[in-house]
Amino acid sequence: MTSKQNFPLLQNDRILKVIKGEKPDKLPVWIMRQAGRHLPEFVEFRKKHDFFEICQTPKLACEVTLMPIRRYDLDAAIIFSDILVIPQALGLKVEMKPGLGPVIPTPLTVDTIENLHSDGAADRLRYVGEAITLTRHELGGKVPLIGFSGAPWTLFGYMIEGGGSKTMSKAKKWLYEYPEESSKVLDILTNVIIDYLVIQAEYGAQVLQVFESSAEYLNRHLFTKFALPYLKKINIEVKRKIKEKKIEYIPIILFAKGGHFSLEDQTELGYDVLGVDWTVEPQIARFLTKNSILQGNLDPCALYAPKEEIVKLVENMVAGFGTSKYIVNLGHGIYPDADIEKVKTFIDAVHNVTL
Ligand SMILES: Cc1c2[nH]c(c1CCC(=O)O)Cc1[nH]c(c(CCC(=O)O)c1C)Cc1[nH]c(c(CCC(=O)O)c1C)Cc1[nH]c(c(C)c1CCC(=O)O)C2
Repeated sequence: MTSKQNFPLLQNDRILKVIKGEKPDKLPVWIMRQAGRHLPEFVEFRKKHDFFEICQTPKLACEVTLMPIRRYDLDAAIIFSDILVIPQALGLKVEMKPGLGPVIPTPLTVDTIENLHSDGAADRLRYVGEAITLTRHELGGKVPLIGFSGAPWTLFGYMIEGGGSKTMSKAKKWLYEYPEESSKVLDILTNVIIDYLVIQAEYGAQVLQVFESSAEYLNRHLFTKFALPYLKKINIEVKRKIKEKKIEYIPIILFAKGGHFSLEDQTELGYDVLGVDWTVEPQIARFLTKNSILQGNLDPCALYAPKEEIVKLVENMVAGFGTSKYIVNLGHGIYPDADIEKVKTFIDAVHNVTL
């Protein structure tokens, strides 16, 4: 196996500088879901390989991770994988249906909680670690590599709904009808997520991001009860275990999509960076999060605007967030029909901001 040590020296540390409270030479930018569906080379690649085959084969996952780095002047790479590898490692079947997204044909029920294979689940995800190690070497230190995981409530939602949902009403029904069983599943997920993120750090991830993509379906009360405590435990335990293993400190980004009602609460969790979705005004995000380092939040649809307009939208966004304690990103994942040239305009507009 490729060595987990002796990684090439990092040349672009803009993101890490911002996180350390230092001033970078240019504002850093990366794009959620940059490695994938909007790239013609990925669409071609997918004709030859099944989605989870790519995730599970380090060489293939590495190849896709590098695609956006070859094309764009991005300041980070994110390992190619999916949040649903965790339900898979717990024993649920997950299929990726083209045009439809992920499907779990036999969703979790109250009676099947006992069947979840939590023992060794994180270990079954070591292939992601191996993809990370290989990618760190192949990146040659060009940019840092981000690892990630889905958050407990978001994964819980997919496992119960059997896929995506417009309302998450089946998963929310559990929160009201079976709060104890819900906590039990959220606990199982939290423990796997912690070990999984530590594995990613061990294998060479330089930053980690936790995707709480389904925050938008909860209100402050439910989020406080069924999301925040688990998110807090993840941040604390991952950092404690990393320290125990004598691995270098790894910053963690939390992105709770649609969780504007909890932005203030999120500042108490101890994450290094808070992601802001595209619905929140930058100034309001700053007001609610005090001194936090923020990441976001251009509307992914803004990339459909004419180029001059994209530049203006970026300038307005940066004016709102300010140029310090700030990592630029979209306010959710990039859409499959995003235009390559417009993506370049977005990235260049960010790098052209005077600091
Ligand atoms: C909710 C969620 C999922 N997966 C993910 C999230 C959290 C981020 C978010 O909120 O958007 C995270 C994810 N999924 C993927 C990545 C790879 C790295 C990256 O470029 O960011 C990441 C970080 C690859 C992918 N994950 C998926 C694709 C496309 C599927 C394909 O190639 O067939 C890719 C490249 C499929 C996927 N996977 C998921 C959905 C809902 C879908 C279908 C719709 C869609 O395409 O976004 C679950």
